[in-house]
Amino acid sequence: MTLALGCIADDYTGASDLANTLTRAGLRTVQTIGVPADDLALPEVDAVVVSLKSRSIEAGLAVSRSRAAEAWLRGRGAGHVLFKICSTFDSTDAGNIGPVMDALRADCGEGVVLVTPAFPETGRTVYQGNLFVGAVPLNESPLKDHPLNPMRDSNLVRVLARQSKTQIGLVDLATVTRGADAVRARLAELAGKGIGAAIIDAVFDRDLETIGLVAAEHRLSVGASGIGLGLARALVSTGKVRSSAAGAEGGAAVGGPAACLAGSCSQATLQQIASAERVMPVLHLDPEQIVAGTGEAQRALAWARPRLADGPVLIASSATPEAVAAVQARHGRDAAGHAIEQAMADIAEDLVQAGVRRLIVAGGETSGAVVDRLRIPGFLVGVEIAAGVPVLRAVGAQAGEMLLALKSGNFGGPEFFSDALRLMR
Ligand SMILES: Nc1ncnc2c1ncn2[C@@H]1O[C@H](COP(=O)(O)OP(=O)(O)O)[C@@H](O)[C@H]1O
Ligand SMILES: O=C(O)[C@@H](O)C(=O)COP(=O)(O)O
Repeated sequence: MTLALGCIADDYTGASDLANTLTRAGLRTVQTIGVPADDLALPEVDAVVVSLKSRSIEAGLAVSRSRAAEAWLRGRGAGHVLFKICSTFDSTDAGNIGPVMDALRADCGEGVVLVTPAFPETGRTVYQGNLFVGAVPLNESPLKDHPLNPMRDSNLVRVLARQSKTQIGLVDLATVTRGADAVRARLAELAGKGIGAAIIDAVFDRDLETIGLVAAEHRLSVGASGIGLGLARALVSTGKVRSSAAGAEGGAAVGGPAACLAGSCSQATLQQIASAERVMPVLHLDPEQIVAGTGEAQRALAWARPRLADGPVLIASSATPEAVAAVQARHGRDAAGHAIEQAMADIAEDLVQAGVRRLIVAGGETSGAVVDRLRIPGFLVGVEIAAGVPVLRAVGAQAGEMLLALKSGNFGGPEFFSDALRLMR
């Protein structure tokens, strides 16, 4: 297998979002959980997305795991590696976007790394280095209240400069609009000033196509699904990859009971849970009981088991920003988040033992904890449920045939859970 594109994603939902984008753009793509073991049977593919759970861990660990993934991808022929980050640039001043980018840049000898979280299909655009989420700047969007990485500065040149050892430049929209040669000239100018990375503006997919053409000539880029789209289209248009039909693997039904788990506290997920209350039984977990370790996961399973035969159920820890802040004030941000993620993993494990083979998980960190616990080594990409969220078919799972959907907190329409269940048969 010689890869046309290697990708390292800093969380599992982000990885499935990118794998979905690459697949729809014609690249045969597989999503692996961590660096694949030698005995994992992978199909012949154009791109591999190695999923890490490295967004919110200590920066040194994120760097070492990303480096190992990069070495594996380069070893399979990947000339270009995309480090997939969140389209809302989820990170803190400690990292992990800057430290990982710096390390990968040093490893591959890149000059100026192109960086953009733009993903216009989901309303993420970048102008003059400022990230917009829909109509508002990042720092006015619901991301300002994210439980783990509240985003309070929309100027990404500033945000990345606080995390990186290199100077950060800007390639503005006027330059991108003039085309690939103008971008190349701007990068040469930045390189001449000793700048090692540049936020590049993008508002429309055509901007990302220009960016993809230039990025594909480099060894490394950093961004969300939008730059993935640009790279994939560049690989196809330059004849490096022959376009394949998308998502054939979504086909065969697995049947069996279905369940949904929500650990995301994003506005979109809260709305989706409210809609689900009208069509399926919903259990709201008590975070205090989880943190206290008083058997909340067992209580959830006792609630779910007798209901599974009648149709899907939803179990949620999700809460409003005020309620999340109160739990965090009492127990600490990381301790609360970790305890709730592990409770979700306990519940997922028990649900699968109870026969669940179709599982929808809302939240990136939550999905990471669940997929790790289920020991699923990889996924094939099926049909698209909503922008950035495909049906995933587990490869090599201990439980056998399984369909999953890993939903980024902010993605999907109000009826997401019903939409997903309709496509996961
Ligand atoms: N009620 C709650 N109180 C505090 N933290 C919570 C609560 N419910 C979930 N969390 C934590 O919030 C974080 C949500 O992150 P994540 O799953 O990545 O969602 P998103 O995709 O929206 O970022 C997780 O660490 C989760 O355990
Ligand atoms: O790029 C995106 O927005 C997503 O792919 C993603 O990474 C979202 O992360 P979570 O909201 O933590 O799932």
